[in-house]
Amino acid sequence: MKDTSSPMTERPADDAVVRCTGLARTFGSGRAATVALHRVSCTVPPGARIALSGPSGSGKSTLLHLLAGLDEPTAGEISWSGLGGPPHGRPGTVGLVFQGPSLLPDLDVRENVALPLILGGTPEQTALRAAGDVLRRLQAADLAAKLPEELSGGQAQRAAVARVLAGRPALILADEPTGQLDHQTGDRVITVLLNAADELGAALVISTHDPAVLDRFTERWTMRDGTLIAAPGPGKGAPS
Ligand SMILES: Nc1ncnc2c1ncn2[C@@H]1O[C@H](COP(=O)(O)OP(=O)(O)OP(=O)(O)O)[C@@H](O)[C@H]1O
Repeated sequence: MKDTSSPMTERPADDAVVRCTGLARTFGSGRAATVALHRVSCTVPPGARIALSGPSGSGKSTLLHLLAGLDEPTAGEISWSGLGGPPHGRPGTVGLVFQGPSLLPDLDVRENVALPLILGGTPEQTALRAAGDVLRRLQAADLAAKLPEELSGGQAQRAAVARVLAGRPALILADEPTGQLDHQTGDRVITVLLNAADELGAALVISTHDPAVLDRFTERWTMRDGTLIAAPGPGKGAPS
């Protein structure tokens, strides 16, 4: 089968936040097997802004989960050499934003944002202060004392983004973060993500079905039936 990923693999080896080669992921086995990904190779350069689109079931979430180190490929390799992480497993400097609610219901927003830092060994008061700072930077300080059940969808997503930012990731992966939001709220969440990635100097890869979200990204990848193809964005032409 033709490797469709060559436009995204021509960068030098030391210029990648994450690189994957020949990735495959099959769920189940025998006649029940689903090939979610096959022969996907990609490179995410530092500071990249990439939108990943494609039909439902084409493999977007599967790819993001593999790039996040949350799942293991059936074949192929992933390296996070640009993040200085361990050779195996997800480096701590990857931040993930999901589509649905992801906040712990019994913690207020500030505690939710602080939690990954606390779990990573930061003293609680320091982590809570850092969480408050991030919420202020996202103009979400008014949410700090609220419980997740008191938040709108857009507010909950801003809190989820704040939680990711508190960890100061060098790579942010967002799986349809606006999928449950109306257009205007979704647009605001994308602005927050883009500004946050700028502030951190992080690479951002986001999957979306929304053409309005796609329009905000100059580099686009498209998935079809478990393979990845590069598509030119409006500003840059084909990825180099
Ligand atoms: N845990 C799983 N077990 C079995 N099959 C799975 C699993 N996760 C994904 N799949 C299958 O892998 C394929 C790719 O799914 P994936 O969720 O990656 O697609 P997607 O492009 O993200 O879809 P959507 O846009 O609807 O979120 C689909 O056929 C799906 O049913």
